[in-house]
Amino acid sequence: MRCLVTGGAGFIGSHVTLGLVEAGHEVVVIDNLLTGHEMALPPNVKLERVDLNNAKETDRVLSQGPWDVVLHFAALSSVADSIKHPTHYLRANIITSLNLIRSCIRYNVKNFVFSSTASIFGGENFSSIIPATAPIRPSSPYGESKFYIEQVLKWADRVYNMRYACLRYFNAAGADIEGRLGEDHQPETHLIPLAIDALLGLRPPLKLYGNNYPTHDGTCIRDYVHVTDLADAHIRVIEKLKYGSVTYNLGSGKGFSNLEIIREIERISGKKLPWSWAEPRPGDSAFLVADSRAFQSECGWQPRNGDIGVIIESALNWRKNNPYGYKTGHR
Ligand SMILES: NC(=O)c1ccc[n+]([C@@H]2O[C@H](COP(=O)([O-])OP(=O)(O)OC[C@H]3O[C@@H](n4cnc5c(N)ncnc54)[C@H](O)[C@@H]3O)[C@@H](O)[C@H]2O)c1
Ligand SMILES: O=c1ccn([C@@H]2O[C@H](COP(=O)(O)OP(=O)(O)O[C@H]3O[C@H](CO)[C@H](O)[C@H](O)[C@H]3O)[C@@H](O)[C@H]2O)c(=O)[nH]1
Repeated sequence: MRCLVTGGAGFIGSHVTLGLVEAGHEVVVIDNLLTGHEMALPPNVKLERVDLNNAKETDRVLSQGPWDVVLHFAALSSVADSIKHPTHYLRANIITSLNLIRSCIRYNVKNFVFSSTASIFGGENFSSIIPATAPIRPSSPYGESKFYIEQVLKWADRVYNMRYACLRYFNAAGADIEGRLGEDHQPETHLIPLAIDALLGLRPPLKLYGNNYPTHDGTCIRDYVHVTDLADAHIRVIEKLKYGSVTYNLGSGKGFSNLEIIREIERISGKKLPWSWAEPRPGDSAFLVADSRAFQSECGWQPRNGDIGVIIESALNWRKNNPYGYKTGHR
């Protein structure tokens, strides 16, 4: 297949790009390198350094088709940041996606895979695993922007027959098991990489946001899914698109509280992790755990690295070997 991957230099996009290349597909990446790294791309992947806000440039890349599938990862993706800057976030995620979808329609793309999110569910009203059919109640402008694009894709299918897969990931984490890729966000906002950096003395002690949520230990519960399992999920869902558009929730189905993550990191490393309590972070949902059974049975997906120990160990190994992230080089 010829695949166009937006945000392919980012954390999830780079792992999916590697998976596609290893499966024998040709990949071109669109990325403006806002949070991504050229070093994260395999050597035989062409990078189009384009900002998706630029409709003309986006059109130029799409015109280099035919494309068998477009996978769209590029976005701004911090829940808390989106509450601080709602119009900026809504504008950035919606305009870029609309530019891309319009170009896809213009150049007759028939298969589109979209990175949606658990954040569309809010999470205040759940205490058990969340299926894709659960009520949509975004708790942040970020979640709202993603749900809006899900609706745009529904109309692109109805009017132009562009099939789509909306994959609503829960919390992506971990790193390539062979240590070739990892998570390197500037700034970093995610719990596991920040906790690992605190453990390794690369950052100040971790701040744990909130201890009064309606959960068993008062801290938020999340479902961590290994980034390589997500890569496998994307390759499987492309096959599924032959039969029509789909929307799935994607996670491991197991929830871990923030305190449990700290304990796991301490158990695996055998070291004490320095941390302290801090005020709750605006926009955070108490409970987000996926019911991915529909995806598992319909696409034959089984998380191979789903164990939280494997997720943390792979992230820890990558950071130990790359304390400065991609600055130390790869490609
Ligand atoms: N990380 C998670 O846990 C998680 C969970 C659910 C959904 N998602 C979604 O998955 C996708 C990937 O997330 P990630 O963690 O890999 O993020 P990331 O920040 O690592 O990757 C995003 C990539 O998109 C690029 N990009 C951003 N804006 C762009 C623009 N205007 N034009 C071109 N390129 C642009 C960035 O440079 C970066 O390489 C996002 O859409 C995110 O909302 C992530
Ligand atoms: O320094 C930190 C960082 C995070 N947390 C807590 O750890 C939990 C997880 O936070 P992350 O920032 O790691 O992840 P989020 O759940 O906020 O968001 C992630 O997963 C979502 C889906 O669940 C989104 O799609 C989003 O893009 C992605 O960043 C939250 O309770 C957060 O408050 C801390 O206590 N301290």
